Amino acid sequence: MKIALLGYGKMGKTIEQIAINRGHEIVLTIDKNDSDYDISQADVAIDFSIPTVAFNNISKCLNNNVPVISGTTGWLDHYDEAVALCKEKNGAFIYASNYSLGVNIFFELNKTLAKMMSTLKQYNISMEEIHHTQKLDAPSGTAISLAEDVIAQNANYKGWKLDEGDETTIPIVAKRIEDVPGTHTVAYDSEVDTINIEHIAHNRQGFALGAVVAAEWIIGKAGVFTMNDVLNIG
Ligand SMILES: NC(=O)C1=CN([C@@H]2O[C@H](COP(=O)(O)OP(=O)(O)OC[C@H]3O[C@@H](n4cnc5c(N)ncnc54)[C@H](OP(=O)(O)O)[C@@H]3O)[C@@H](O)[C@H]2O)C=CC1
Ligand SMILES: O=C(O)C1=N[C@H](C(=O)O)C[C@H](O)C1
Repeated sequence: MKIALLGYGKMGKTIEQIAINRGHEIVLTIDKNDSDYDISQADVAIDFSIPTVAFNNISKCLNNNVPVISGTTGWLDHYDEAVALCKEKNGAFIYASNYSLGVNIFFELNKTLAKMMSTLKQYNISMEEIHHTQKLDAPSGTAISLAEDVIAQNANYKGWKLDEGDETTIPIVAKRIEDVPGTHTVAYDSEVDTINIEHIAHNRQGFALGAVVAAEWIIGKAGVFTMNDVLNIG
C-alpha cells in the first residue's frame, strides 16, 4: 500500500516505522512548509498534523479520491463539513480521537460504566487527561469522546467544560507534563468512595498501529467510518 503521511512529527514518524514493518511504502511526507503537494500518487493518506490544517488536508484527499485516516484532534468544528464532502465525493474517511486498541476498549468500558451510574445520583463524575507539554489542544480529543459518550448514556449530564463542572456539566481537567504520551481517567466520587477507570499509554506505538490498521482496512471502501467499524467492537 502506498501511504501519504500528512504531518511528519512524533506520530507521523512512528506511523512510518510501523507501516514499513508491515510491508507498506511511504510515498509522501508533508510538514508545514509543503502546502502544494500532489496526493494522487497515494493509495491512502494518514493525517496526524495540527488542528488548523487538518480539515484542508482531509479535503484535499477527498477531492482527489484518496481515502483518508485522520487522527489530528482539535479541528472538529469542521467535522460535519468533512462528512458532507466525503458523501458528495463518494470517498472514504475515518476520524478517531484515539486509534489505540486499548483506548477503544476503554471507550466501551466508559459507556458501560456510564450507563450503570446514570441512576446513582450520589456520584459526581470528573475527568482528567495528562499529555506532554507540546500538545496544542485541550482538552484532548480522547477526553472529549469520553465525555460525549457519558452524556449519551446519562441524561443528567448536558455538556462538558475545561476545568470546571456543575451538576449537569462534566469537568475535564487537562494537565501538561513533559513526555507523557497520554493518560485518561474517569472518576465517580461519592461521600463514601471513589470509582476510577484509567487508560495509560506507555508510548505512541498503540496509536500508530491502530492508524495503520485503519488505513489497511479502508482500502476499497466508501463511506464515513469509525474505529468501531475497523475493530468490529461496540
Ligand atoms: N487519534 C490519535 O490516536 C492520536 C492523535 N494525536 C493527534 O495527532 C496530532 C499530531 O500529533 P503529534 O505527531 O504528536 O504532533 P507533532 O507536533 O509532533 O506533529 C505534527 C506535525 O504536523 C506538522 N504540520 C504543520 N503544518 C502542517 C501542514 N500544513 N500539513 C501537514 N503537516 C503539518 C508539524 O510541523 P511543524 O512542527 O514544523 O509545525 C508537525 O511536524 C495532534 O493533533 C494530536 O493530538 C496524537 C496521538 C494519537
Ligand atoms: O496529542 C497527543 O499526543 C494525543 N492526542 C490524542 C488526543 O487528543 O486525545 C490522543 C492521545 O491521547 C495522544
